Amino acid sequence: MATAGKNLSEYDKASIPNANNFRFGIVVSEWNSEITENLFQGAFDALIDNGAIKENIVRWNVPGSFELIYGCKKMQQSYDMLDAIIAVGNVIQGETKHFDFVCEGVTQGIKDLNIQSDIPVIFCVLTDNTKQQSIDRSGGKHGNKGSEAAIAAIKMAALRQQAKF
Ligand SMILES: Nc1c(NC[C@H](O)[C@H](O)[C@H](O)CO)[nH]c(=O)[nH]c1=O
Ligand SMILES: CC(=O)[C@@H](O)COP(=O)(O)O
Repeated sequence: MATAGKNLSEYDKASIPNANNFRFGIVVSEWNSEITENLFQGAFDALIDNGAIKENIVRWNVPGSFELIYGCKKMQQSYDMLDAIIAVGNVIQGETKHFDFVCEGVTQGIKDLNIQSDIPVIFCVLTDNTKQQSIDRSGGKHGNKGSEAAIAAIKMAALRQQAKF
């Protein structure tokens, strides 16, 4: 189902583990900050709404979405007690193919981090044709991708915890 058919902010709390024992990292791209700040807030609020403690959430900023790869890698290395990391970015199509290379690079880089490290990295990167599409998915008519990413982070943290035993 496309995003247009659902609200990214809606979730069933009864189906989500309590996050009170989990520690989260959030790496935020500064490119298109009017969008990424809304994505961050959506993620932060959803984590808190599901029991996370604000002192257990650490935030780093990076210049652009391509730097999310390095930022998340260093966060994995610096905070090995984290249960999940959320990579927050917004890439908007411009005049050239740069959009394609940034999106592909970030996608592959974050995929690699999930393979190479035991700390899951959640892909909260909007890759949109227009700014309006980004607005619609960062607290607009389609909800907030940050909320969706937070729920994924909680579920992956719980899966990782269960897998340890
Ligand atoms: N055009 C966008 C970028 N471009 C910048 C790259 O992410 C990167 O910071 C630069 O190439 C230096 O390595 N980044 C976004 O996050 N969003 C864009 O729309
Ligand atoms: C995704 C980008 O890097 C893009 O916004 C840059 O714009 P342009 O392709 O016009 O240089």
